[in-house]
Amino acid sequence: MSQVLLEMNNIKKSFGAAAVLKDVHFALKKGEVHALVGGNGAGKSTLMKIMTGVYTLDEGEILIEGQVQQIDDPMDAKKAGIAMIFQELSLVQTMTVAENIFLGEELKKGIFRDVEAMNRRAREVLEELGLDVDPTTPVNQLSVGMSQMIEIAKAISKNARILVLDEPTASLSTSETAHLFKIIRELKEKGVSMVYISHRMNEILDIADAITILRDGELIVSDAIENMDLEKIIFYMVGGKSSQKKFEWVERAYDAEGEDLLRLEHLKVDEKIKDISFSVKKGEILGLAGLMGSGRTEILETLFAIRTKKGGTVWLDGRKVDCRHPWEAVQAGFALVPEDRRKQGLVLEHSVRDNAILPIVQQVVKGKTPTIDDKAINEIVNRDVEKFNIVTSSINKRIGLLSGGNQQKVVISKWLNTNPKIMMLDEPTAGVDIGAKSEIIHIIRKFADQGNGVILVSSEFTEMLAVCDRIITLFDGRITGVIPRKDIKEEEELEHAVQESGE
Ligand SMILES: Nc1ncnc2c1ncn2[C@@H]1O[C@H](COP(=O)(O)OP(=O)(O)OP(=O)(O)O)[C@@H](O)[C@H]1O
Repeated sequence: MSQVLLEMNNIKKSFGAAAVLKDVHFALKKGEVHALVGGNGAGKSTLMKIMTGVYTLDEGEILIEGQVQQIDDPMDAKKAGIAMIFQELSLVQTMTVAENIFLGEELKKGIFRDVEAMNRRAREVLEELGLDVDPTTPVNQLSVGMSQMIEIAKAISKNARILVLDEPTASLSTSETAHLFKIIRELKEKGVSMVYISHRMNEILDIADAITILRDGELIVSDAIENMDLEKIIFYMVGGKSSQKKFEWVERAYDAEGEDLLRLEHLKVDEKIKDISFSVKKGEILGLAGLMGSGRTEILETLFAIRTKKGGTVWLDGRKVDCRHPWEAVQAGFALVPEDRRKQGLVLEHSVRDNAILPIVQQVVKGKTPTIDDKAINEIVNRDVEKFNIVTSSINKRIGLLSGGNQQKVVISKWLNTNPKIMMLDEPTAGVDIGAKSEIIHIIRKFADQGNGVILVSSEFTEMLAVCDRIITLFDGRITGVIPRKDIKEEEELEHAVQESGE
């Protein structure tokens, strides 16, 4: 039995009247990967923010190696060797890898920065982690996956012995995830302990040694991973509430030979994406599969007029459309659920209600001298909160205070209210819990069943295969294949199609 490194006992935390953590215990052993699991809003991030000194606890205690440890702010956590690897990466994009690793604690020779020594030491840390990257490379030239590993290298170079990884694979490709897992296993060997927050159950079963499950701020179970399986985890998470968990593919009835709802002809975005043509039928769910940088997001952003179309023609429902501004795109019948919900999808300082209503303000204006119909708004938003199971104490709560998954549900529901003809979703279920994931998939299907079209981008192939009728593979701005879903037998086939499409 390896020794317990950190313990959190009887942790209680409330925000106003809402008790978010109710007497929670958490114990992390040396050299283990401990999964922290629970539905959206269960209290996972709050518990970790207490551990990393972002929030202070109301009641309870934290012990490290059996000694009570006061963690009142992030500096205390850092001194205790605890580091959080952020989902939204905190590296300075214009600086080099080495400069980032030593940011704020530069090595000096006299009064000058010792660039050579920093590069040398950074190289050692990178080599130790098996990262094949030159320390003098500017961070903005790295992939998201590599940037995340640099964050880990940075923490390790500062002698962190506890790492908190919050949805670390949310924007990683399959091969980047494999690389991250390799590093996690190496760190374990070195005795580093890790808390792993994720909604991706297959990853948890693969990488974790132990698991703690929270539900509505309460500790439900904490056990070794070998005593768990998918069914049990889901049972503990949802508390026996029946909810459809499996997203199996169902062959949908739509006219594959029928009319095009959307047609792109020779779309040009930039030097990389020069000639993209495809169509979406009425009632069809089309997937765009490709590695990071293949152009998936750029195509969606161009259709939504966030990016300027440099050439080509777009037809929607028999009409040529040439949108210059996202509002024109909304009016034409496009909706986009963006990849980065915090920056692009929401106004974080505003309430759930105001965010939900933003794209449909015209619909809730009444009277000759236009006034906002508060009753109508409240009805719409309360209905969506219920329909999507959005955990919030009130529709007037600042949306930035909601858990990540619940924020995403607001983004999706608000766009559905615009009655779009084409719904474009970029990684729609990143950070969304398993219950809500199947709800979202159900909603996407229902939307398409009404004769609308969907374009889905997801790095989770399981999800793509569960939802799409047809999948287009992209590589480096080019379409490399169009595969009907029914022709794909195994997930690996899609993985290969995406990886090999560049060759
Ligand atoms: N600063 C805050 N003020 C008010 N409420 C908060 C604050 N931080 C978190 N909460 C609330 O606490 C609850 C738990 O949130 P938390 O972020 O810990 O959940 P989570 O388990 O990490 O969820 P997710 O999987 O969606 O990220 C949520 O209902 C959230 O709205």
